[in-house]
Amino acid sequence: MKRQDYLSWDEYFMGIAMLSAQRSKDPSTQVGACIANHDHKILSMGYNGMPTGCSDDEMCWEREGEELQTKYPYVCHAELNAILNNDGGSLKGTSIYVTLFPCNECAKAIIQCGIKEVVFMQDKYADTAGVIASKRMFDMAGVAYRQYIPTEKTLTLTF
Ligand SMILES: Nc1nc(=O)n([C@H]2C[C@H](O)[C@@H](COP(=O)(O)O)O2)cc1CO
Ligand SMILES: [Zn+2]
Repeated sequence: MKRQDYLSWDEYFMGIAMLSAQRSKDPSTQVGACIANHDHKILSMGYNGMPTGCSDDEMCWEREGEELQTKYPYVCHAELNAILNNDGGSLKGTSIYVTLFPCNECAKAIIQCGIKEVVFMQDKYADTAGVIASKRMFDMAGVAYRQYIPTEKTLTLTF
């Protein structure tokens, strides 16, 4: 009889997003994203970090203070990185698994590259204008979004 406790597709793709988030240097919020197509093939992944060539050690990771001394104008979001990390092929009709609901800027990129479904884990910024705008655009553009349903399965990775 086959193994019963294997990962479901949702667990697998969200698990990859969660693992990707562990690469983030952001001290407060680590976000991961994984893009998969209808054939259950993973096309790309990403996490929030500074643009290539902008040193993680030299950039600021602050949340508050003078704007140019915070991370916000510089950091590249997990979803945008996943879209940009994709190696050339089309993302039309794919699903993006994200550990945090996309902001309005990433929502625009998600829509424009033809991603059709967003599966998210947390939605801690649901009350912000950015996320409200994201949902408004997803609704208008026909991008479905659903919250990942936790299965309480625990996986221990020993590196
Ligand atoms: N969907 C998202 N994807 C992301 O990659 N991010 C990144 C940008 C920052 O590096 C961090 C949020 O920092 P904070 O404001 O929670 O300290 O997460 C943020 C959001 C929220 O919209
Ligand atoms: Zn974003």
